[in-house]
Amino acid sequence: MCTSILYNSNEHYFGRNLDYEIAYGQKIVITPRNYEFDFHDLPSQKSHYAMIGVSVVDDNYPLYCDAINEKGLGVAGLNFEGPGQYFPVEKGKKNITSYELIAYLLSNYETVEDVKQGLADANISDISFSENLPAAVLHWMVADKTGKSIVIESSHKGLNIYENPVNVMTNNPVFPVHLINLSNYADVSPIQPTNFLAPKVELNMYSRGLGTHHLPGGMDSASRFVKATFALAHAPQGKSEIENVTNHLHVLKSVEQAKGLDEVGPDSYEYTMYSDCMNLEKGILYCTTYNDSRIRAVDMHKEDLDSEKLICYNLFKDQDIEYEN
Ligand SMILES: C[C@H](CCC(=O)NCCS(=O)(=O)O)[C@H]1CC[C@H]2[C@@H]3[C@H](O)C[C@@H]4C[C@H](O)CC[C@]4(C)[C@H]3C[C@H](O)[C@]12C
Repeated sequence: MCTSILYNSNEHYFGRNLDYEIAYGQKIVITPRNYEFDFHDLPSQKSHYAMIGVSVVDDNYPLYCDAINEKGLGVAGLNFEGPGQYFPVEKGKKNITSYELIAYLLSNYETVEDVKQGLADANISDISFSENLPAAVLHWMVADKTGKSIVIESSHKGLNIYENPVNVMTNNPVFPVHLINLSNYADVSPIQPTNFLAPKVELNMYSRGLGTHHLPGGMDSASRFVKATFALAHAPQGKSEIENVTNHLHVLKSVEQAKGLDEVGPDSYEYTMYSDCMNLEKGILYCTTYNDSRIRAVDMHKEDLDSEKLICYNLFKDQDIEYEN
């Protein structure tokens, strides 16, 4: 399972939990403006916007899981097993493979509105990057620094783009079903509830937080969608970069998966491999990983963004405990 969010404060922060059982050797990768993208069915691009994100690099090609560009646009790919479907290359359409969609959008567009227009005649094609890396069935959340986000889904109905009023996305089912499901939890609240159950009886409100009693806590995508929506909608606005990054990561932590809780095979469990938070104004990626709770950061603007070579940093590190004695 995975969860992505856009947290809006005085600046805008986009990121996700990547929950899975297989690590692909992801790194933090900056693609500078003059790295040449050799797109499969689109003209190759010698120059484009620079981007930073979490990516697998294979054959010197950045296969992004989630990333932002220097203009403040962000895209994340999340599993969409079930409804997700890609189609053969179609003449007359803008054919984009699923593995290059993030790089293509971030190379060319600045806002969610640009993306909507740019994908009006698009087809997500069913081409794989290689035999070893077959096409992953994904849907995508796209966000920008105006504080808006959309969801892109390719299913048997073709390509659909949805406005995302809650700025949250998880996995299957299709996005409109997640939105409808929220109504079932409309009375979940940070406030202690009023006793409408038996108004003449004085109930013993035995605990704080009773307004959240019906908030789902499961690892499944529908539960995470509701819980992350609640946590994000009530997250305070930070007064500094550190407060904003902290708030953003706490929303993601509200739906993180610890090892052992979500079995996907014999002795195999999905867990939150990393959580990231990317400042759309500043081009800084912050992250924690399952084995390293310390927040680390990479600032794209501290690198030569006019270069032609990918710049990579390790993502997965060991736990760094600060012993006090
Ligand atoms: C497994 C990841 C999604 C995590 C997720 O949504 N989990 C929920 C699972 S489920 O609903 O509960 O089944 C996805 C997100 C981005 C994907 C990667 C990116 O798309 C980049 C490349 C794309 C290549 O086609 C395949 C390898 C790959 C490196 C992908 C591997 C894998 O499918 C990733 C890492």
